[in-house]
Amino acid sequence: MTQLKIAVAGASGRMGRMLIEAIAAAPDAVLAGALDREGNPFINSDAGAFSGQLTGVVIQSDLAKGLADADFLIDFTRPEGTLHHLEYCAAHGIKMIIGTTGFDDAGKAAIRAAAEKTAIVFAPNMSIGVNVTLKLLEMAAKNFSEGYDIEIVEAHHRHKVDAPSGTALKMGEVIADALGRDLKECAVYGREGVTGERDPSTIGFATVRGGDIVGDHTVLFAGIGERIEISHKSSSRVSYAQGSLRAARYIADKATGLYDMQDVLGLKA
Ligand SMILES: NC(=O)C1=CN([C@@H]2O[C@H](COP(=O)(O)OP(=O)(O)OC[C@H]3O[C@@H](n4cnc5c(N)ncnc54)[C@H](OP(=O)(O)O)[C@@H]3O)[C@@H](O)[C@H]2O)C=CC1
Ligand SMILES: O=C(O)C1=N[C@H](C(=O)O)C[C@H](O)C1
Repeated sequence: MTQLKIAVAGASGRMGRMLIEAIAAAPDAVLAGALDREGNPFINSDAGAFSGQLTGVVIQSDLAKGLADADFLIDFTRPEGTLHHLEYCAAHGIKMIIGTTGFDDAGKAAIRAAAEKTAIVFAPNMSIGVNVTLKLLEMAAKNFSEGYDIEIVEAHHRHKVDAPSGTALKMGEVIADALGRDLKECAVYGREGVTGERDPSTIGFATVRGGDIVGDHTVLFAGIGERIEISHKSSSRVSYAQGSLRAARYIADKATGLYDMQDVLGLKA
């Protein structure tokens, strides 16, 4: 069996550690590199030290060293980190699986441009559950287009730095597309003071941050006499790590192109 040679960026982070364990357990993958930024206290440590299972791969800040043996980079860091890695990967034909959230339009355009040089899977949520939920939302939105107010509520751990979550924004985009609306024009991010009555064409977002919540998302379609709630709750980051490995397998035979988890899971039909 050909092994997928995968490097992990943000190797000491919450997702980085989970990915390193998932790669160690996968029969068709091998950890081929580990990156963290300069100044990170874990540079030069073994990438598996967190789990007590040494990998023989040392966490590096130098991209040339950290990516020398890798065909794939799985990146769950921050937009500025991912964009730095992206440039190197595009130039060296290293395929990327990008889970980082919080990109602005320019960042997303840079990812699209890099996908002309290497294959990339870019998705704000790699779990199968969330991606199937996106399909349910598309169907629900088409049926609740009149008379139902749409609100998206997300909750995450206290360390999360971006809001709303990338998943909540994706849910908003999917719903807005299904309704023929533009999310940029109809999104309302939080409310305070005398807001006036709710505009029925809006999609509202609310954010909760606290403790160790892995990631909860609920979309509310609130009508008269009834309301429908579609929820997804993550209880472990393992589903994001397993989804990322599926994404790597999906682009293993692709030289270029931008894909998302709907492509990987065959949900686009
Ligand atoms: N798509 C999906 O399925 C999921 C996406 N995410 C997203 O992944 C990202 C990471 O989440 P999480 O693991 O919880 O975060 P953590 O803060 O735990 O880990 C981030 C890692 O990236 C490193 N890092 C931060 N900034 C840079 C930079 N500029 N250059 C290189 N490395 C950097 C950090 O190093 P240091 O400690 O030195 O700052 C750390 O090792 C977030 O954007 C999150 O929203 C999370 C879960 C699932
Ligand atoms: O930061 C996190 O933890 C998560 N981030 C992603 C997001 O912003 O949607 C995915 C998941 O919800 C966990």
